[in-house]
Amino acid sequence: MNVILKKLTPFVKRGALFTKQFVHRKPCLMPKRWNGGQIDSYFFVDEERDLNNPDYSEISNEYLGTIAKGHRVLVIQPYIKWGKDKKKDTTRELQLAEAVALVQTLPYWTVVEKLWAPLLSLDRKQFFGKGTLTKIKSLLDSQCNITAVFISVNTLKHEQLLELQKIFKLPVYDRYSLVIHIFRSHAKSPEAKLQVALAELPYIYEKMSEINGQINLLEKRRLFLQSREGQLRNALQKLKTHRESVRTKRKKYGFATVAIVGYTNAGKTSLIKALTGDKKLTPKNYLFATLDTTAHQGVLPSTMKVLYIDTIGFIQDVPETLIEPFVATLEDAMVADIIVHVYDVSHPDCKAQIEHVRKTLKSLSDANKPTIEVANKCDLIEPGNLPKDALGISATETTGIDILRHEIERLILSETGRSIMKMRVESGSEAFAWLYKEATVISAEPDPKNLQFMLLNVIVTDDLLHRFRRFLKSL
Ligand SMILES: Nc1nc2c(ncn2[C@@H]2O[C@H](COP(=O)(O)OP(=O)(O)OP(=O)(O)O)[C@@H](O)[C@H]2O)c(=O)[nH]1
Ligand SMILES: [Mg+2]
Repeated sequence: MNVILKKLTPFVKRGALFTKQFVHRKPCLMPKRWNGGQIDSYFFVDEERDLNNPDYSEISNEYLGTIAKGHRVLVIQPYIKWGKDKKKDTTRELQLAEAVALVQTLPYWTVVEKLWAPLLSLDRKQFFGKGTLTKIKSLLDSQCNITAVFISVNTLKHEQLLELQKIFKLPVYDRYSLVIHIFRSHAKSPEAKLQVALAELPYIYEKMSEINGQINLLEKRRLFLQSREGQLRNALQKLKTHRESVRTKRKKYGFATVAIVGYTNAGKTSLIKALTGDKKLTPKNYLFATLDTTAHQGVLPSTMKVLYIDTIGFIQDVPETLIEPFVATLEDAMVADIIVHVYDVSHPDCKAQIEHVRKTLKSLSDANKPTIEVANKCDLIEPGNLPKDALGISATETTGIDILRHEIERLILSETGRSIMKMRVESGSEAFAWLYKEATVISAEPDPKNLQFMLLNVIVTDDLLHRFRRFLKSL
């Protein structure tokens, strides 16, 4: 993933913010059922029709499988016993636990059985060795209520997928196809839906490229998919251009921004809820609950307003092409003034998750973006185990939230060249009106020595002070 992200860095840096306040709705262009997301945007009917194209559904059902109305699943976590492909920073138990959590994220999918399967290589036609295949088959025979098999590996080759489906007589999913189904069921905004639609294509292209024969059909399909990809990219570009204009407006209003990033399910949305008190936010206990980048207004201790940006969570072991379309939404994180990296301190795989997020963030931005590390879910660990190098909080119990707000404010002030300045101006004067219009006045009280004057606490930047002096000279 990091290689792809590096390639995309210049694109990411151009960045844009997509905030609720400043987007002009065009309700006449947006069918009602698109209107449920938290993030406002505009979307054209044509693009919706393209997304739900029946010709595409036929192709995607063939290669990605369908979500059906639920499945009872056998989860298999393959593991390489030795050699360079053996995973070092996690354990097979933790990998299997994450695979189970992925399946349980889909509505009406339940895990009936789970097992590890040793592998020597990922390239065998039947993927598993003979002994393992026999074991799986006898398990499927004895547990006849299993309706699908999930093999927790990045992607299976098309040949392997067909072979295993033939042997098991059941639909088989790999991590790519499963995560696509999760994305599809969680995507709410038009932008997220377009990104998911785009993320599906590399998987289908790859599968098609592995098929021999049927040249005419494959060529026809390839052309169709290429044209679909072009349409999706155009539609996304329209949204991006719009987001850029939104970002310009945000700059004009001078809000500082804080991106909340972290591993999926770490508690990012819960933290924003705690920081803003926004009751409409509904954190959910499943992976990839948030796919849309949304901005939420909060207030810091000095009464300075700030925008918190919620982002898609990171996850290990998914192919780069799956995440690539979502990198655009991380643009918002990269242009924020500071980053809050939140992790689930109670998770057994916490260390590997932290490292994965840090590595990904590093590849997204060259400069070292000022970052606050936050250890969430402290209510679930023993007080003696609190980390020393991060701020311990509980987003759901709102412990440590006030300290975090102070820390965010301190970092924003130092990183953005803002400072809080006390000013004495005549009440109702032009200077008084100018400050209220152009700057952020965080408190005001009459001067006890002369009640005609006010003492204002104002958030200023060098630029603002310069403009204020020029204004005073012009009076
Ligand atoms: N006990 C406890 N649970 C928490 C805390 N913070 C979040 N949770 C729970 O963790 C689950 C995930 O929370 P979210 O806020 O949705 O996590 P997220 O990082 O936004 O997840 P994605 O959007 O899926 O990447 C929810 O069930 C929350 O209630 C906490 O401090 N303590
Ligand atoms: Mg979330």
